[in-house]
Amino acid sequence: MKITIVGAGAIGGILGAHLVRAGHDITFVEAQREHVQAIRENGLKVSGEADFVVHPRILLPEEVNEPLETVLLAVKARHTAPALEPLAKHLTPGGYVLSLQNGLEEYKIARIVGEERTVGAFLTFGGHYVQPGEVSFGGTGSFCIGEMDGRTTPRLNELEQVLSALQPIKVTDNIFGFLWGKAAVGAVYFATALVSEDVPDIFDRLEYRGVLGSLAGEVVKVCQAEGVVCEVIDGFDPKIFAMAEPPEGAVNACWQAQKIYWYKHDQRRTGVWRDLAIHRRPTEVNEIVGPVVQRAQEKSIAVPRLECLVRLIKEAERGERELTLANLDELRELDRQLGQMGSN
Ligand SMILES: NC(=O)C1=CN([C@@H]2O[C@H](COP(=O)(O)OP(=O)(O)OC[C@H]3O[C@@H](n4cnc5c(N)ncnc54)[C@H](OP(=O)(O)O)[C@@H]3O)[C@@H](O)[C@H]2O)C=CC1
Ligand SMILES: CC(C)(CO)C(=O)C(=O)O
Repeated sequence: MKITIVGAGAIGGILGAHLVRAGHDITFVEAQREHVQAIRENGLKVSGEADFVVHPRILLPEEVNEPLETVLLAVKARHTAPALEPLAKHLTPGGYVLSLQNGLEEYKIARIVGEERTVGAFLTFGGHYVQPGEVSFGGTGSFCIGEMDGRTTPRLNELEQVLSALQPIKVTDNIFGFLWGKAAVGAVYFATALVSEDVPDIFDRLEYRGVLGSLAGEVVKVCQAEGVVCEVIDGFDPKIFAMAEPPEGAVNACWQAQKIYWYKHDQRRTGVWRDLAIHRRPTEVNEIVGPVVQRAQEKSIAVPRLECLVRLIKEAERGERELTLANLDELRELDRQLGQMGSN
């Protein structure tokens, strides 16, 4: 299988480096020139939970002029269309694009290359870009791949074999259930990114768990209205938070599962927080939370907490908000008022 990985940052770099090490035919396409130059000169280093260097083939986007068979898309969701549109003409008739992104990017990709040439993935292994030529592997997590229509196809079985060079992976008939589940967890993560504290420490502040759960619950209500069965993410079942009276034991089990997940990883902050606090660049809020709010509006489902979250994140992106607990207090106050009005 000839694989092209578009985006050699955290996810593309970590997965791709493991595939190169396992002997697969990998070419990276990466837009950041310093990163490309460093990889050409010294190789791609994976640090953190791994420690090795590979010397892969890497191209700038404008250098791509060859047939593309299997494309793994690992750019931020903001860059899906600009990254994929120029490459689409090179995709072979039997070629396809596997999205390694958060959000519901599969729909966008399908509009560019066709639904039959689009495959989805859900993943919670992670890491971050460190410097040109280096990515840090934060640790393993869940990893599922699936066709948009839920079929099990030979290409999924082939991908499963190849991608298991990184970590165990499963084929699912409900990839959108996982992507919506990740969007629900994602809403929680976006809220935690409004505070410069480690995620598990925020989860330990019990007074904020109510509003964090309510955010996940709003995502699930939209997911259910779309007819999708939301999946459990690393032991966190977002569906619990859409219930009128969530059982306390199940709620506690969800937060416990999240804490176990975060303590297994050497990084304790989200990519969203890194975008806001370190890179000072826009997050993926428009692509991860935005489509949920838009679908809610189309279906007249009230998602006031998600709308407030989007506003707070955008204000933080513009530098109008410090990343402090005051932001979570604002969300919590809204949650309290909505609760008093009986509007869960
Ligand atoms: N990091 C994580 O732990 C996790 C990430 N994800 C998801 O994975 C996806 C990728 O995230 P992540 O790996 O963290 O992102 P990174 O920013 O680390 O990597 C993306 C890379 O793609 C490059 N890029 C941008 N535009 C193009 C283009 N047109 N062609 C080729 N390369 C391009 C970026 O360059 P530049 O920086 O110059 O823009 C960057 O080097 C996101 O959707 C994220 O939500 C999911 C689970 C966990
Ligand atoms: C919030 C989300 C879903 C998107 O970046 C994430 O996975 C992270 O930041 O760690």
